Amino acid sequence: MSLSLNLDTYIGKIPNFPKEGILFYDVTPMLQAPEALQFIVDQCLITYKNTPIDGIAALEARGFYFGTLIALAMNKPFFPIRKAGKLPGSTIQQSYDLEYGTATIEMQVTSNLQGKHLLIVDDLIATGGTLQAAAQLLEQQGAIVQHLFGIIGLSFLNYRKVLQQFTIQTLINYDKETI
Ligand SMILES: O=P(O)(O)OC[C@H]1O[C@H](OP(=O)(O)OP(=O)(O)O)[C@H](O)[C@@H]1O
Ligand SMILES: Nc1ncnc2[nH]cnc12
Repeated sequence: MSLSLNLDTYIGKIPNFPKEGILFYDVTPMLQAPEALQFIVDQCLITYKNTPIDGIAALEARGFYFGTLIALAMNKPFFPIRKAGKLPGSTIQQSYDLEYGTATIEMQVTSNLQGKHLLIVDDLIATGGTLQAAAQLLEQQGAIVQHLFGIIGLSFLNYRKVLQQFTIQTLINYDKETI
């Protein structure tokens, strides 16, 4: 297991992206630092060591950076949730609001989720709208969603209120906009 790491040093802070007035927290430096990826995966394994988890779901695009690594490390199946219009076959959709716009996500219809405990992984939790929509899609297909894992939490955008029925773990939290 890796030692403690200051994740803040692996997060870029980009003002006015993708829109004027938004401070964008960029995880790209983490992707180029294997010790940061290893730390994240290890922390996730430690967090859910005694929690029944049957599969991992993650969100396009940045959730995929971490979700598949975590699924492999946990030896569990991975369920992609994508922006609308990208997945073949029969799909279900959910629309939601973001800090900087609106979006629609979708996933393939599957019978594999019935009664399964799914952990949802994303890079960052801001308003909580994305994870709420993702949980709705999984629950619609019979999955049980209790646990949400984000690398970064922006608690000043109040995601805990929107996601109050879930147990949320983040590895680094910002309680105010921080450059
Ligand atoms: O908590 P919320 O307010 O819903 O925001 C968090 C979401 O916003 C970002 O994704 P984005 O939709 O920008 O897509 P991307 O991963 O494709 O860049 C981020 O990766 C989370 O999925
Ligand atoms: N400020 C932010 N930085 C990066 N990703 C985000 N997703 C939602 N808000 C974000």
